Amino acid sequence: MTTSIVVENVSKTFRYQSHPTLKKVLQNRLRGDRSNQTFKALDAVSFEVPQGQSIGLMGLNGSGKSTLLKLVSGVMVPDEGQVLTRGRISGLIATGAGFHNELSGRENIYMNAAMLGMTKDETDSKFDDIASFADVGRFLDTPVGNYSSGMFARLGFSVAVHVDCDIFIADEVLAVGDRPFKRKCLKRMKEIRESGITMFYVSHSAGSVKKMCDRAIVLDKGKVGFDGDVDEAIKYLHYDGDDEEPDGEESSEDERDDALANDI
Ligand SMILES: Nc1ncnc2c1ncn2[C@@H]1O[C@H](COP(=O)(O)OP(=O)(O)OP(=O)(O)O)[C@@H](O)[C@H]1O
Repeated sequence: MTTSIVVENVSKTFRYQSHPTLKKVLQNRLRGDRSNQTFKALDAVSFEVPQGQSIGLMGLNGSGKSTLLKLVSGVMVPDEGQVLTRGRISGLIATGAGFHNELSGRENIYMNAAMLGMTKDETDSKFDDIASFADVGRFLDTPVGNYSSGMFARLGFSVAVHVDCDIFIADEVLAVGDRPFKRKCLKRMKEIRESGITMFYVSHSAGSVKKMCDRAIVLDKGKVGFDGDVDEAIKYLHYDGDDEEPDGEESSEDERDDALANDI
């Protein structure tokens, strides 16, 4: 089977964006202590994904999911290790990333599509489908700076799902948009999955990961805590050794998303 993604011993370190007092900075320098200025958002992460597999990426807030997706999509480079991908990548990583507020929805569709590797002819032929999926109505020809956050998300997602790609990345698509739009997104992602495209799907909704994915990777403070069966991953997240399960409790919003995924 062809390998689609290789993530090999990848680490990413960030600097705390704090504003310490001059006294604190001098104290740290005198002690030669730089450890509290940086932290590893990803720490020696390794895995491989065969073409066509659908991976659910799970983990608590701040565990490194979005950072990992940025490395896979090439938006960011790792400090250590390497990420190899095969083919064209599309998806929604940061809602509205690359949109220009002063340009209309129509102009941004062309701009965004070009950024995702589509030619003008390709975009021309898919334009009606993209506009109809986004369903922003008469706002298509108004500047996106005046869009609501949901409308922004619709436009970005709509372009992303119409790109012919080999790897599709979806970060928290259920976090934006209203229920009819979420339903439409899940349906479209199911089609993408069934068409043999490799999918990386981040969600806090266990039900939707169950529905959409063949395998789950759980990040735990920047490390791979679990990699394997989706049900086992959900158990890992819910029962991490404590008797209580504060981390695993799903919000009612996540539960509604689970129910929505089950309808698709
Ligand atoms: N550009 C950056 N500069 C500094 N710190 C960053 C940067 N990007 C992410 N981080 C930090 O890295 C850690 C991992 O963030 P990331 O967004 O990858 O987590 P996540 O698992 O996607 O979280 P969530 O579920 O809340 O979306 C967090 O502590 C975050 O504050």
